[in-house]
Amino acid sequence: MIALKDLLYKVTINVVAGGTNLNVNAVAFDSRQVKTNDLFVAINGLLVDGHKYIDVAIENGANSIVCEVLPEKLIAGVTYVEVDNTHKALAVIASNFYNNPSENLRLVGVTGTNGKTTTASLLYQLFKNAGYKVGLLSTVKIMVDNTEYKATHTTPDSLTINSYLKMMNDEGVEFCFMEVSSHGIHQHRTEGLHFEGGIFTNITHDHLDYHKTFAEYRDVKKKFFDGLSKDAFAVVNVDDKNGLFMLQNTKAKKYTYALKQYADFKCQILENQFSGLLLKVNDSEIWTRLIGEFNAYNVLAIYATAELLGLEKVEILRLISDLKSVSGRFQYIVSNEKITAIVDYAHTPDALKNVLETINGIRTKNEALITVVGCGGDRDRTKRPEMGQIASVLSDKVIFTSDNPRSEKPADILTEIEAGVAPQNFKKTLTIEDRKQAIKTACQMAKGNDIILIAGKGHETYQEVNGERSHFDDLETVTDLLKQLEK
Ligand SMILES: CC(=O)N[C@H]1[C@@H](OP(=O)(O)OP(=O)(O)OC[C@H]2O[C@@H](n3ccc(=O)[nH]c3=O)[C@H](O)[C@@H]2O)O[C@H](CO)[C@@H](O)[C@@H]1O[C@H](C)C(=O)N[C@@H](C)C(=O)N[C@H](CCC(=O)O)C(=O)O
Ligand SMILES: Nc1ncnc2c1ncn2[C@@H]1O[C@H](COP(=O)(O)OP(=O)(O)OP(=O)(O)O)[C@@H](O)[C@H]1O
Ligand SMILES: N[C@H](CCC[C@H](N)C(=O)O)C(=O)O
Ligand SMILES: [Mg+2]
Repeated sequence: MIALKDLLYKVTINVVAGGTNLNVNAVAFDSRQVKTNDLFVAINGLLVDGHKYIDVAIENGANSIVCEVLPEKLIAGVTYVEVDNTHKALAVIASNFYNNPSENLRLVGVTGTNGKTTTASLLYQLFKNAGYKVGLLSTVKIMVDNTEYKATHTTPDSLTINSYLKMMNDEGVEFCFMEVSSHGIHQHRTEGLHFEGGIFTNITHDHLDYHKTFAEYRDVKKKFFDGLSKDAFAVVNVDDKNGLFMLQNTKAKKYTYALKQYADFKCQILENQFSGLLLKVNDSEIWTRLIGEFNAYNVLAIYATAELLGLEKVEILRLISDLKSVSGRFQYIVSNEKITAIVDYAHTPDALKNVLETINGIRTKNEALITVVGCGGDRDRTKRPEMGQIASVLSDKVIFTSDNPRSEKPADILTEIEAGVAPQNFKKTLTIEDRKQAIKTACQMAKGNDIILIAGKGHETYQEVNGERSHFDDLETVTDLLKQLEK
């Protein structure tokens, strides 16, 4: 139980109708979750307007409502609070409800198109190995020190975030690393959180279905840095041409990292092989099992963050050399016939290009590179032909297939991917809608020493078709198929 007036602390309020001394049991933004004496926050969403459900929430027991427009008829005994933006209000209320847990944590947010999960998960691993209690909010999973919870979003809603941060407080967690997605920033899911640091990895083409233009997508990412306090640090990749843009209006202490130009944290790739990377970071050499130039950026971001959080340089170097790859990010197996199968979460044009260029940079070219890839349904359509083009240029053979078609017809998505393939590459590509069949065909085509890249789903353990998720795991599928084909 918490008094409504305490929940509303720091919320910018326009009008209050009713008393604010009443006690609230819990906070909900979905009328279906409301119970007796709860506060319901009405959110104008993308599909429906939560204001329509204010009456249902009251029927379910809500004693208080936060909304953007007061209903015409107010019900006696219920307190109504009008604010300009209920997304923002919800975030502040959620933090108050859980006793502002982010203030008791050393919280670092990672934003960017690619590399958020990798960077946040590796920072979690590094600080765990350094002996601290650590939290993680990521696309793959949520960790409250050693306890794992299922993730539903990259950046969950503000109530969920704060509930996990509170659990971290209760568990004595000191450091927490979280992914901050552009949807999360735009929907104010991270508003009001007390961040000690922010990391910008890069920004390339994605989510233009949601943000409409690249400039809008970029401005949303910048808002995260605009919101950091003067005690925080902001560390950005300045090889990305929008890196410095992120720092334009931040009050935080500014740091840069780069491979290709002057920066506070610099890195040079000395060796880049399937077994890992040998890097020179500032003046020290680091060996890591992570693969590819893009992971040199991730390692550098991790190094910079660990140093800014106060770890000793020598210790950071030792800890980095112990890091293991993140689930579904360049995970690979080698069959008895010496076929290498790589599973990677590359689901954007830039990520796909990076992964293929990494493989091409390392392999001998005496073997074939066979790529299996698709694009998600109900997501940015403009990336489809781009990914079709990249896959067909940078591989010897490509099989286009389904990747969570959601409510779309798989064949339509595939046609849009195929549209990006130039005529001279037609003979390299084929299309097999069923993902298992596509992977099976790649395994049948592969001979000893060949490389199969299965891109797009990484750690995911499902295929989503028409709102139904059935079990599907790329690594498990390819492992089984390669074994079966050996018999
Ligand atoms: C497109 C999008 O981001 N949608 C998110 C949004 O939903 P919405 O705006 O559509 O909500 P809505 O259905 O219109 O409902 C509006 C309000 O009415 C309420 N309602 C609705 C029905 C009812 O009977 N009663 C009621 O009170 C709802 O609870 C809600 O508060 O707010 C919801 C609550 O926070 C999110 O769960 C939902 O995420 C959906 C499931 C989703 O798929 N999001 C993806 C795109 C996403 O957020 N992805 C990013 C990662 C992207 C990346 O970087 O790769 C992420 O951070 O996960
Ligand atoms: N720093 C990087 N720069 C470019 N590409 C990267 C980088 N790190 C990883 N990738 C590629 O992008 C894919 C996704 O990486 P990761 O899951 O870390 O990104 P993310 O930002 O968390 O993605 P999402 O937005 O879906 O949560 C990886 O599988 C890899 O192919
Ligand atoms: N967070 C990303 C993940 C995409 C992964 C891909 N497998 C797909 O389903 O499109 C999104 O929701 O756009
Ligand atoms: Mg992620």
